[in-house]
Amino acid sequence: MNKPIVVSAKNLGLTFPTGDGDVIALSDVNLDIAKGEFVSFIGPSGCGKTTFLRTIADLEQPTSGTLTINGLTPAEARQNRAYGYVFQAPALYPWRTIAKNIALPLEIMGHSAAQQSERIARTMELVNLAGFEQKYPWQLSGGMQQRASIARALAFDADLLLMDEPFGALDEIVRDHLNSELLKLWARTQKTICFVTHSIPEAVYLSTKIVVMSPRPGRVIDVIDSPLPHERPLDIRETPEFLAIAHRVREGLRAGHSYEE
Ligand SMILES: Nc1ncnc2c1ncn2[C@@H]1O[C@H](COP(=O)(O)OP(=O)(O)OP(=O)(O)O)[C@@H](O)[C@H]1O
Repeated sequence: MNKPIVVSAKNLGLTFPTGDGDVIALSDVNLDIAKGEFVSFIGPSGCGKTTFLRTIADLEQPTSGTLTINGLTPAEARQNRAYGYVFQAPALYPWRTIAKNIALPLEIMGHSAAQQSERIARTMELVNLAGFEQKYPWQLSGGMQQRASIARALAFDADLLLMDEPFGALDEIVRDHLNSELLKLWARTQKTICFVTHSIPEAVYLSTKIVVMSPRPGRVIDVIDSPLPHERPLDIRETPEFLAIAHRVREGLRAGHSYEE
């Protein structure tokens, strides 16, 4: 049975008019993301990865083509709270405890205090931060702060999670740990995840589908459906199957790279 399509881009284009002329951030992007997939977007700086996520989130408007989320326009999906968004930096309010940070969007949406506590407890548990509810962000490590940001994005319990390089600023050991935690969380929650990264091993380790992009204009140059099993111990990264996918991603990035600069 085919899984329903959550995100569908057809001939999607987005051009930013600037003082120096038009910047084509996305050009002719065609992509379907099915329910429950873990999709990574990889490519050099400026290839439109963030713009694509922001367009899904209705923070940017396409200039051509169509984009739907669960069959709805991005604006309708936004009203339906169809997704949670995790930014590059943790973006937690320093004057609020972790629990209060997670509660903020729920407060704004008018959830009752009881609903808020229940969601806070559940999401803190999901990201392995139970017990840290009353701490302030500065009392937590960078990795824990990023987990708290993920908890906040999960609090709405949306089926779609948009993650823009959430672990880019963390050291490799912490990142490895959070990668395997994220896979477990994905398996437990069955969410659809769109994940932006610059790291080939991270993209291959996490994804069921890898979207390789190239800049100027931002285009999709390869879409790789991963043959790796869903259960992935960290040492899967040393297997020939893993290295073969990493090789294909690297080749795609090399082919799309411009050496003009
Ligand atoms: N608001 C804007 N106005 C003008 N140009 C923009 C705007 N936002 C993004 N761009 C340009 O669009 C292109 C794509 O940017 P985007 O941030 O999506 O790239 P990216 O692949 O996410 O890069 P990075 O890996 O550095 O985050 C870049 O050339 C960028 O300079």
